[in-house]
Amino acid sequence: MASNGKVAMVTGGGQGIGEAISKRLASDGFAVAIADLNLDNANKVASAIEADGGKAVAVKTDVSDRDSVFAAVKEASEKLGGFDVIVNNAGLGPTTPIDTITQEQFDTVYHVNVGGVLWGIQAAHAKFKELGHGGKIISATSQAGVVGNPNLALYSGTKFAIRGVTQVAARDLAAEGITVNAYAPGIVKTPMMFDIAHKVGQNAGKDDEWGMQTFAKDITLGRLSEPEDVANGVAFLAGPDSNYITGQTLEVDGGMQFH
Ligand SMILES: NC(=O)C1=CN([C@@H]2O[C@H](COP(=O)(O)OP(=O)(O)OC[C@H]3O[C@@H](n4cnc5c(N)ncnc54)[C@H](O)[C@@H]3O)[C@@H](O)[C@H]2O)C=CC1
Ligand SMILES: CC(=O)C(C)=O
Repeated sequence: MASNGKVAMVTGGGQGIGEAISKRLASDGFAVAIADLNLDNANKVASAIEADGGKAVAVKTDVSDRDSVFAAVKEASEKLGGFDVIVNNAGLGPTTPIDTITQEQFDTVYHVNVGGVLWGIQAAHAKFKELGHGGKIISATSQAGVVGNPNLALYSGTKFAIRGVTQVAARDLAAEGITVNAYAPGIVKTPMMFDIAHKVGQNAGKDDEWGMQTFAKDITLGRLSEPEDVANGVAFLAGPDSNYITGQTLEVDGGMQFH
């Protein structure tokens, strides 16, 4: 893999969509820091990238903790020799019918999903300033952050919030050569989505596959998303072809919003 001289950090890079993004950015020439709460998984992804000829490090990070995110950015830039792109991908997606949401769930999910993006923006901005250049900030929202999804009240709220924070940060940081965008996956075959589908299936007395296909029926392109479909969109947002795009949400959902 030929280096492009740039460094990217992907939160939640240890599995699912984040794993696919980490591997795709590495194949595009980025040195990649895989920042995840699960260090074992992050190490596995980093090792796979290195075995393929790329450059990667695993960094244990809790995105809900501001200090942890700042420490991860510091470690990534020191070990990989720079810092150009952050992908705030880590998120939690519990199924929460509106009347069942607890105080504890609210605190956890907002701290990880919204806090994680906010701390990622702050830490990347501070590092870009220190290094004296701009950069790219990219965050995971969701199809459920564009249109409200049944039984995902808590999750949907956080994903709408991420689009709001993205639009504000794009305006606040533009003068420093920083672009800020989001990506909205649809129904992606990852552990998070199988967990959601399992509950949908159980509630209807059916199996996980039925739950997954229930979500899939609204996909214009007629198939569920692979994590790599989302990684392709993020690669565009991380690369030079998106230099004149900021404050946007790229919907990588097979056409769910206009169905
Ligand atoms: N799977 C799907 O269909 C969709 C997913 N998304 C979003 O894409 C992103 C990735 O989703 P998936 O790959 O499906 O999730 P996943 O649950 O399969 O993987 C999430 C990763 O984030 C890590 N993580 C969780 N909490 C963390 C924390 N506090 N600090 C650091 N790392 C943490 C986990 O260890 C795991 O490696 C999430 O933000 C999710 O909301 C959006 C739309 C659809
Ligand atoms: C997990 C997710 O983002 C959904 C179902 O839209």
